[in-house]
Amino acid sequence: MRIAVGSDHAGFHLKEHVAATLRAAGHEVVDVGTTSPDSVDYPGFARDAAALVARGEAERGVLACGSGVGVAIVANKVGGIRAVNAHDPQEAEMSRRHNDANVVTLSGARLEPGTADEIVRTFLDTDFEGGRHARRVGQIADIEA
Ligand SMILES: O=P(O)(O)OC[C@H]1O[C@@H](O)[C@H](O)[C@@H]1O
Repeated sequence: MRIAVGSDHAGFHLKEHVAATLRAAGHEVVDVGTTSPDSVDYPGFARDAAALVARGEAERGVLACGSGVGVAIVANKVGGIRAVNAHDPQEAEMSRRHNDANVVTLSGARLEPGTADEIVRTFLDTDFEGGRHARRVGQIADIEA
């Protein structure tokens, strides 16, 4: 799978870890930055990664900041993006099964690297259930339009 990743300084180390795990698993990673732990502002990085997903240039996105909240807010402002700030694999699973989420966001301050790997693996491996959930996702798209 082609995965867009991005972070600010507070998510940098977790983003680097997750990107390495994804590459080791055979995924293609498109890293929009940041490239160091130096302080930066998260909105541009979150926008750039989300835009790759929205344009179909990446199948999914993984974003990290201190809390995971800032990057989620930004990603959800990009048309076609359904981003979830996941704290555990169960949230990642349900966001895929019911919401067809296409971006997962992570807390660099609170998540252990192994937990983040589990969240991302679950996010990538879980299919959307469709059915009544497709109707609801369609209504989200209508609101967005
Ligand atoms: O490191 P500072 O700038 O204090 O805080 C940045 C973090 O605070 C929140 O907005 C975001 O999670 C962002 O990553």
